[in-house]
Amino acid sequence: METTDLSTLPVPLHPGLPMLGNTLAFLRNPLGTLHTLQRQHERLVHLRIGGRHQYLVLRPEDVKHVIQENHRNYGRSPAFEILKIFLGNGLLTSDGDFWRRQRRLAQPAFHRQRLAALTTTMIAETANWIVELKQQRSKQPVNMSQAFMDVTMRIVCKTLFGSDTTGKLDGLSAALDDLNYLANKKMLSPLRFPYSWPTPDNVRSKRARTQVDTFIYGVIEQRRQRDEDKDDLLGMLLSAEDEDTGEKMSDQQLRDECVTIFSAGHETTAVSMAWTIYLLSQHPDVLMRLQAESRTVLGDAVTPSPDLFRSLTYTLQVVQESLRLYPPAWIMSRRAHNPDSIGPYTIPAGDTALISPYLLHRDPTNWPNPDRFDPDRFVPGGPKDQLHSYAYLPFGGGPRLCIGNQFALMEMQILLAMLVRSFELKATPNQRIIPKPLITLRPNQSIWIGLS
Ligand code: HEM
Repeated sequence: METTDLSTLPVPLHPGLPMLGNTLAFLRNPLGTLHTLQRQHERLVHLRIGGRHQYLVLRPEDVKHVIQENHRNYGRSPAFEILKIFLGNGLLTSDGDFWRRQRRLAQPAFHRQRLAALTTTMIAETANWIVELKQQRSKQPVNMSQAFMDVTMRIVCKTLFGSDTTGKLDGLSAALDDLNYLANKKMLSPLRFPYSWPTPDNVRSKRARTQVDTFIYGVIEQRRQRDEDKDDLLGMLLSAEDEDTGEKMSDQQLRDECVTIFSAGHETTAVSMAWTIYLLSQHPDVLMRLQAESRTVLGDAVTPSPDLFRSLTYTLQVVQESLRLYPPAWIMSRRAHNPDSIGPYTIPAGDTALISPYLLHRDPTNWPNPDRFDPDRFVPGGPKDQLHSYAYLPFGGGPRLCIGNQFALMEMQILLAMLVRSFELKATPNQRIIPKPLITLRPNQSIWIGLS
């Protein structure tokens, strides 16, 4: 009797154009193309994008296999090489043993107990921001996309560098913003001039880089000279020590991790907040429940005690549901070092596995009425808890799970609860907002909201 080697079944190939494969479909309408792939394929689909073979993984259990169970077989995809020019060799861009060591060193800075100190900074910065919003308050709607970019920028700078930003925050923010913007632009552009060429963007990004580096190296030097031990993220990274070797991070590594934390943590959180406030403006019933919770739990104190935020259960559900519908990291990629079996199929060595949190979060087999905004999906013990753990992964999973996930959830709860406690929100009529998938999943235009 003949036997079939199941692991050699060809992965279904999605039809595309000669030479270009599926590149144009992805460039023109990435989210629509993802939905089509989900409707037409079951487990794995072979795509040809940008001259590369890429395999979209559709089932949560297979996603778990790629990013957790067999994670050692996968590395960063080539796109991360571009980010390295700007971020250096930090947690986001590095791989292998170097990444493992850095992750071990950085992890304690994000532990729950350490988060408490950072939470105090988040609350204080949010309180200042609310005062400013109140001063600006007029009959005109406020550009909340910009407002969230501003406040998350201040929060990330203050939690990283603490009081060392005093008097320097504006210049540092502008330089970091420039560096991040130009890195993203280069990642998305089909036309990439070498970094050594003096194009206007290259000149601008080098200037921003010099400014950022001068600031960070200056703070590191000062802290080392004075033997200062501070409670901010940089302080925690400075004192981090390898358990086995006693080694600490070099100045260069510290710089790379600071810029990485800024880049990975700033825009993702700001964009998620913009989506959340947009969803609330469209769902007054949810907004009312949220306001009731924040007013009851937080009371009137200008800077509520950090412990109170842990009782904001409905606020957390709203944040989780918003991250389900609009996960900023809408697609992730991994490059296979060796061939990998996924059920009866094989992902060949050197090719890329694609994972789309956006698609997994809207899979109708797991999420009834997937496009509906319903925070009760996340009620403890409710529908979400019955699903496969990889059916919901706004922060990724496995060993490369977002290191800032607790930080981000806490920051979003603080911003949201303190905002809705202080204002009535009014949607701007006829704003048709749709997702625009760039490096993060942004709203296609700024979200304007009336605050009264
Ligand atoms: C809503 C906000 C955020 C979202 C949705 C998000 C999402 C993610 C995702 C999906 C990954 C994994 C990428 C992959 O596996 O390829 C990741 C990694 C990472 N995130 Fe976040 N993130 C957020 C906020 C933050 C914050 C606030 C920080 C820091 C304060 C941060 C720092 C990082 C770092 C350093 C990594 C790389 C970790 C590693 O590979 O070891 N993120 N993030």
